[in-house]
Amino acid sequence: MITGKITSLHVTDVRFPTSLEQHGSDAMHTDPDYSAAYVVIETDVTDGLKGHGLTFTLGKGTEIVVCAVKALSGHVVGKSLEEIVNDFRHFYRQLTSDSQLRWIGPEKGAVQLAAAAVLNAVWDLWAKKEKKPLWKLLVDMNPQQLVSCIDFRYITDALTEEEALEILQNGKQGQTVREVQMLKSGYPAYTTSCAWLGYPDEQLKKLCSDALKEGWTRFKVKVGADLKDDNRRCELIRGMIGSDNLMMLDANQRWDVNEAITWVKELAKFKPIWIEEPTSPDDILGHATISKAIAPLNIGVATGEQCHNRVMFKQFLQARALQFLQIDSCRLGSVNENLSVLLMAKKFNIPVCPHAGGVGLCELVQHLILFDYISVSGSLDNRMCEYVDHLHEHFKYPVVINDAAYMPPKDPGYSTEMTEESVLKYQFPSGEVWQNLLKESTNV
Ligand SMILES: C[C@H](O)[C@@H](O)[C@@H](O)[C@H](O)C(=O)O
Ligand SMILES: [Mg+2]
Repeated sequence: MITGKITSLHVTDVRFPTSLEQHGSDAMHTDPDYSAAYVVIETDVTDGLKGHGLTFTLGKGTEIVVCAVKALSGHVVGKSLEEIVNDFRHFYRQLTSDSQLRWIGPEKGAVQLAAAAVLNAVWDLWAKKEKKPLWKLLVDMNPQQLVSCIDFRYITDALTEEEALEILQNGKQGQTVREVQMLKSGYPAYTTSCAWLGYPDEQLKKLCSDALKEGWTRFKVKVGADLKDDNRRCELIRGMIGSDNLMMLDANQRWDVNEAITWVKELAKFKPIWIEEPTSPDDILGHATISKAIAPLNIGVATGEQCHNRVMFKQFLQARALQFLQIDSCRLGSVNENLSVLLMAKKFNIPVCPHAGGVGLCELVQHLILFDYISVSGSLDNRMCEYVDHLHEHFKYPVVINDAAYMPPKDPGYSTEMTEESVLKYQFPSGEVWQNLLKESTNV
């Protein structure tokens, strides 16, 4: 049992050179090196239990988030896990409202990503201490405990604590049946791996045909840079997957509002079910305008991977500006803030389809969406979780996909732990992989 204190917090800049092969490329992020600010917290207990956490970043951005994690570490080191989780709401607020650091947030940008990395490590530690996978820790918690982890500041006009409790109490009905169902069949997933923007057509065809053989039925395609290319790529993918399988489009914030409407109308013939991030992630009313304009085409708006806090999500919901809500395990303030968004989505009756991929996002978010199904939404209608087939080999407890579904993790923790070998090899700039790449670039 952990009775001792958290004695240290260590953060590492871990980067993967994914941009070399255009993995992860989209209309705005043309050279993404999938990276993580990777946090390890240690305790003074004799069994050496540690908590691991991360937030997802791209290349250079990592060093800024690493600095922010260091700036937050004083809030964690010296506290005991019990002290934190017994008043988690207070701890969440302390971390996200540091009265100097909040000036460069508040609850957004690099400081919020850093808070997520730290909190993810705390949740991992807690779940490991309870010897449960994180989703199961959440499922087994009572409604009062869950609600005590949430900071309701700024959202009570949309969701009160009493309403949250009621939703969670109702969610207890049928929970065991849903848990058994998930353990047997898993949570439905879609793939983004086939159609990154920088992939040539031959690669799209090969990946798409492999994915179909593996049983995938839902495919996301990157669009937004060039309409002619989008038409060709969508035609190719729709042709291969047939009319019964689902297609989603992702523009990664490329367009202005009216441009988005025109462009989506043009691509509507390929029958996508959603357009993701059509415009600036901060333009809530713009998303509402787009939603209204494309609703007659049976296309919804999806967004969330860059929605930085619960207040933004509240407004998206209030303004009916999204039809698919994409939580992110590392953009929002960890499990605590994600809980509040899952509950608001339930109240507004909007399906949650999490953002994943990157490095570690699939490992983390599977826990949240399993909890959502088992204990909050109780529904799989219009719901699926993103999957991207990259970098799982660097994790100690990688995701398990079976027949295009996430199988519930069984190992204790939040699946956040990376292998020591990978951290050493990919840390920037001293890791072997980066030393070799840097040498190559100076030899050119
Ligand atoms: C830079 C990244 O790969 C993004 O393109 C990616 O997160 C994407 O938007 C997604 O929905 O998976
Ligand atoms: Mg996206």
